[in-house]
Amino acid sequence: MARPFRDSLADACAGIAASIRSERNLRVHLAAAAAAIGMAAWLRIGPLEWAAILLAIALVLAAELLNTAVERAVDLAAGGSLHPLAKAAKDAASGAVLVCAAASAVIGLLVLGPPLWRLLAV
Ligand SMILES: Nc1ncnc2c1ncn2[C@@H]1O[C@H](COP(=O)(O)OP(=O)(O)OP(=O)(O)O)[C@@H](O)[C@H]1O
Repeated sequence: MARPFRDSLADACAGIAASIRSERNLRVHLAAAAAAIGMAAWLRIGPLEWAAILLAIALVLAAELLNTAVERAVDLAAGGSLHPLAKAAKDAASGAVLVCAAASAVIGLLVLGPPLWRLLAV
């Protein structure tokens, strides 16, 4: 029988909270996201620009949460022992975060750069 939606939602929120507590990189990404949101609000960007910024933020945070899930699953499967496949899985998951973070940084520059430049240039 399917579990109530509110239980699934509570588990998802607990997973996010636990990952924030345990993963320093996730906290760094959250701080960067807060800075981007603050700057976007300050620059009064339009709705499409907001959509791009929020999607970029969601992409990085989701990638970081999936990276955490891969790390936990690999640690469980490896049982404390070192294995080349465990390393390959963890490094590929980290690579996914890097790809998303790099793309998001470029999106942030493309969206926030021009209005910031105009504001500073006057
Ligand atoms: N069981 C294992 N067998 C082999 N290599 C491993 C194993 N666990 C981790 N490693 C490797 O050790 C390094 C550090 O792994 P660790 O799990 O500490 O990642 P991390 O530093 O927390 O990663 P991230 O910065 O993405 O959160 C990585 O290169 C990883 O691939």
